[in-house]
Amino acid sequence: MAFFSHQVCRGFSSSAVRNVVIKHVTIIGGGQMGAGIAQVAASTGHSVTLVDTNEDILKKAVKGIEGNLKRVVKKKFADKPEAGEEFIQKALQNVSTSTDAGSVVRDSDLVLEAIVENLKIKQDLFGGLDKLAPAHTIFASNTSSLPITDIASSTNRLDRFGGLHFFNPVPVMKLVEVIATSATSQETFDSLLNFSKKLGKTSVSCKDTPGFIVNRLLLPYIMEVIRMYERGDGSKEDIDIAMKLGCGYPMGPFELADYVGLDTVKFIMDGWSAANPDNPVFAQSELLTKLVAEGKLGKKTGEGFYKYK
Ligand SMILES: CCCCCCCCCCCCCC(=O)CC(=O)SCCNC(=O)CCNC(=O)[C@H](O)C(C)(C)COP(=O)(O)OP(=O)(O)OC[C@H]1O[C@@H](n2cnc3c(N)ncnc32)[C@H](O)[C@@H]1OP(=O)(O)O
Ligand SMILES: NC(=O)C1=CN([C@@H]2O[C@H](COP(=O)(O)OP(=O)(O)OC[C@H]3O[C@@H](n4cnc5c(N)ncnc54)[C@H](O)[C@@H]3O)[C@@H](O)[C@H]2O)C=CC1
Repeated sequence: MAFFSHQVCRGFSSSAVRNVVIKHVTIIGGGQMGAGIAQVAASTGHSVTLVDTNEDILKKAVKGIEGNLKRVVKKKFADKPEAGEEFIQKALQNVSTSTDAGSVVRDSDLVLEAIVENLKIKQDLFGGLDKLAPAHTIFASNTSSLPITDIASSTNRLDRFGGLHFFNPVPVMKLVEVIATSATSQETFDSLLNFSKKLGKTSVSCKDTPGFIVNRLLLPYIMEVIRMYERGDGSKEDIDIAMKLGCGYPMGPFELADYVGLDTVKFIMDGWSAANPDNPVFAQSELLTKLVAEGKLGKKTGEGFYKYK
């Protein structure tokens, strides 16, 4: 079954290709994923520049990072509060912010994008940065569902472009999917694997296939959940309880959707249904469309399927 049309990419060799040791990272998008990745990268000794469209978002992101570092320290340095405080300060010193990606990528070994799940916006971003970043700089996307090949096609560094797919919440979830397109060089792939290891994550190698590993399996489950609810076969509360207590999942599907963000869930589902218009498994959800149109995007806006204080 074809989920997305994948562009076939021709690799090109570049004199810049080598094994890059990633020290300085530019992370574009200071939302829940970008801020989480910045937190983990900074606390593992990387120098991080976090980029977003305005100062208010960046201030909120840094405040969130500080709060989440405190949660980490509470556990990791339970008996050593001074060492814990030092850990927080060191990590925060490793983070700087900017609203001008073009000016900061010049010093980056890795530019990792975690902006809105929209192919055109991601392509525009990388297409512009490709002209400004040094030759050795690796580009990577944290996309949940878009083909890395299609995002990379806006650049001239197909060999130095891969996927790094983190899981939410980044400081807690141990997995990173490392994605190679048919054009990603072995050196780039190895650099991304090494970087994931330095972050303390376990990585799995993925091909650039729809949904990689986790979301390819998660999405059909989610699609069926929506239809079950829309048919009235179970309340959202009962479905959530059933999946938590029946399968041992930490969150039920509706809680998870609110946590991920309903706008992101909708972007993903739109992509899957557009690529599979005749397959009822991927049909659009009226309920999801309505909630997103009303600005009820989940936990981040205070209301989604559930209300948050
Ligand atoms: C109509 C239905 C539609 C459904 C759609 C569903 C959407 C799916 C589409 C996929 C979209 C794309 C997403 C993607 O690409 C990939 C993903 O990321 S999928 C999501 C993966 N994540 C999960 O599945 C999360 C599952 N949940 C959990 O693991 C836990 O519930 C969670 C850790 C989030 C919270 O745990 P809980 O016990 O409930 O709460 P606590 O607050 O006590 O936290 C526990 C523990 O963890 C620490 N902690 C939590 N958050 C952070 C943080 N941000 N930073 C640091 N530390 C954190 C907290 O301090 C606690 O530590 P203790 O020492 O145990 O006190
Ligand atoms: N939410 C989740 O659970 C997961 C999301 N992802 C992926 O990560 C990416 C980001 O998702 P979230 O962090 O949840 O989204 P979010 O909505 O929390 O954050 C996105 C951020 O990007 C910023 N942004 C948008 N366009 C920009 C641009 N051109 N330049 C700079 N900043 C820009 C926005 O202002 C916002 O702060 C998406 O591709 C998503 O599919 C991947 C794994 C899990």
